[in-house]
Amino acid sequence: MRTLWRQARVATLDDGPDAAPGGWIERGALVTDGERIAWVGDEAALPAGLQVDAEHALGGALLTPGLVDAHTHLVYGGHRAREFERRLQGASYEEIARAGGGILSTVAATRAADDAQLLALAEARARALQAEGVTTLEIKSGYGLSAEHEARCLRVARRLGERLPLTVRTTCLSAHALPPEFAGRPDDYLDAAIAWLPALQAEGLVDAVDAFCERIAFTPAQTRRVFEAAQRLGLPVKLHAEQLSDQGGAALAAEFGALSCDHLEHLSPAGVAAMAAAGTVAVLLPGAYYFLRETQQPPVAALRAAGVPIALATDHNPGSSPTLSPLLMLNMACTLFRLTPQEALAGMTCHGARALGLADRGRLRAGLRADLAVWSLEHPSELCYAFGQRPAVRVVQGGVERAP
Ligand SMILES: N=CN[C@@H](CCC(=O)O)C(=O)O
Ligand SMILES: [Zn+2]
Repeated sequence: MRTLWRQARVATLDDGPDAAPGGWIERGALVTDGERIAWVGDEAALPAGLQVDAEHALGGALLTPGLVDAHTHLVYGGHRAREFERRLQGASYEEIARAGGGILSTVAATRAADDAQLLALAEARARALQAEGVTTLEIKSGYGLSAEHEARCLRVARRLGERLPLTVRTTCLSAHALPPEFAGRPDDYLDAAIAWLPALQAEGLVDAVDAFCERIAFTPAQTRRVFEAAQRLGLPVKLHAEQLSDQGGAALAAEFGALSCDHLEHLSPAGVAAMAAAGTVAVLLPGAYYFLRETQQPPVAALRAAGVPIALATDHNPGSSPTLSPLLMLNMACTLFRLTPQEALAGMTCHGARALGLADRGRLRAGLRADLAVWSLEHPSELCYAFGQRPAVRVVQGGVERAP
């Protein structure tokens, strides 16, 4: 099935040798052939005699790659609105975590929810993301924290990928927090989590392994053990790094060739250099920065100067970023972190894809996956400029238009 999309303003995000200047085609067209993009360019240059099965005239609408949300914790039970109130009254995220609340309160609610409840909750969240143009979604475990409950959460994530027109990438984040049954015994817990990882992998539930390296979670030495276990299984790693303090986690992750380091508000110059050398993507999470009322900014200028690709994601989770709006994250990345609109859009397309190890998407180029978003807008900067507005969007996933 060949489909022609014409009368489009196209942001290709392509920087390859044949790319349009600035990745921008004012009067563009794109042809899909099955799951792939067959052609993209100026409409006036469409190949003569092109035969297509369907044609859509877009009337000047903006065509971009489908959005990639490369960091979410979408599968969980309960919510943390009361914790939000406590933080507003002065308690810090760290204090709440140390007192056994925070992530562990979501672990309790997640363990108490049955599979159908978890699936229904996660599906509604995934549909909301899709309604803002998301076609690829990463989902982490980390609210189960036992062999049984981590597997349940990852199976729900996999089922979402089967039920919805979304690519779902799953990340095992068993090293997210210390479950109460292992209180005071973090290394024993990691022994257990490392021991259940092969079975999760064998069931096809793990695309990558993540950890939370922080004062309230796991030390760099403990994180190293998790990474060594992933490496033995041939699984790529990612890290929640330098969110609340500089633990040197980013440099450690870079040593293991990490796909990405995420958060990074407290990233040091040495961490930046290590990520640049390893080709590790920086995933910035403005929702968590905003919602935790963080004041330390991630070192955007240093990341830029070092050539570290910068991705953006929602970090959807009930504690630090209960948002389902990737477009709000684009706006916040510009207003709070001073990314340019072009950088922000690249952050949720090509660089987001790279943070997931996916080289087949995130740009509009012949041969790549036909994951597209068609916006009722004229220019990419409008995606970043308005907030809370939900522009109309048509979503194409693998060459097929899907109702968001
Ligand atoms: N920082 C650790 N993990 C999540 C928050 C988890 C939670 O508070 O439930 C994050 O990415 O922000
Ligand atoms: Zn996270």
